[in-house]
Amino acid sequence: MKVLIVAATYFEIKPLLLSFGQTDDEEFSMKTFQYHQLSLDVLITGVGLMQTAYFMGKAFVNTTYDLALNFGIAGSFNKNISIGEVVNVTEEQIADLGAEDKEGFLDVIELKLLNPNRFPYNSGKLINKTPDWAQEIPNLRATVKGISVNTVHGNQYSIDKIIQKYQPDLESMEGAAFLYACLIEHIPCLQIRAISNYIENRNKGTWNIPLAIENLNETAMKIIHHISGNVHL
Ligand SMILES: O=C(O)c1cccc(C(=O)CC[C@H]2O[C@@H](n3cnc4c(=O)[nH]cnc43)[C@H](O)[C@@H]2O)c1
Repeated sequence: MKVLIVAATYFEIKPLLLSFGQTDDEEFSMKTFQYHQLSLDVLITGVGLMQTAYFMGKAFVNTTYDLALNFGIAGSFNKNISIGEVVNVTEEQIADLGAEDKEGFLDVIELKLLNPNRFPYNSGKLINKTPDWAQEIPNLRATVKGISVNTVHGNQYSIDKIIQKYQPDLESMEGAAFLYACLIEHIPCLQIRAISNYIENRNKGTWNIPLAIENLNETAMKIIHHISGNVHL
């Protein structure tokens, strides 16, 4: 079974990579590991939608994958999700692609530059019909709604606006690109994120990246182990 693992940065999946014996921290890199019957291609794209889209597109030209897994950290709008909690992001929208007018922000759908029901969009959203076996992974919160952004929200005015517009649970800087590429190519996928921070007035002192990375990598290992025991998935 051929699996693509995608992360924005080396440090987010460092514990996982160390467990496979990889010690170099190269970005824009692809390394292959064998785990039982799984062939795992690990792609470090760099931060952001553009890098993720480019390197995933490039990876899909050469190889047909049975599954793609996106592992990363994220900021949460939803205070019912704890810092460090690991979630399965099943819905994505790009929240800052559009235009401003004097009242505020219009996204590409409101501008009629994107047909909200043109594949792979569904009512303007990218939706992952996540595989059933994901429910068997312990401590993984199901069906969380994400937005993807180029600029991380960090002031209460823009935070209130974005919550009103999209009602997101979390935001990342890559999720929509990952899901778009997988949906277009009909590759089953999971976007797994651990919460490193709440989205609030920017204060990096309240972030807990080490906890998020620890929990993310524990879950990543459980998922890989789960798949390796069920290669027919
Ligand atoms: O220093 C900063 O302000 C800062 C802002 C966003 C992310 C970082 C990182 O170092 C993490 C890179 C990675 O993490 C995801 N991430 C984590 N928290 C958030 C967030 O609140 N909003 C959006 N993305 C977030 C993101 O996908 C990056 O790839 C530092």
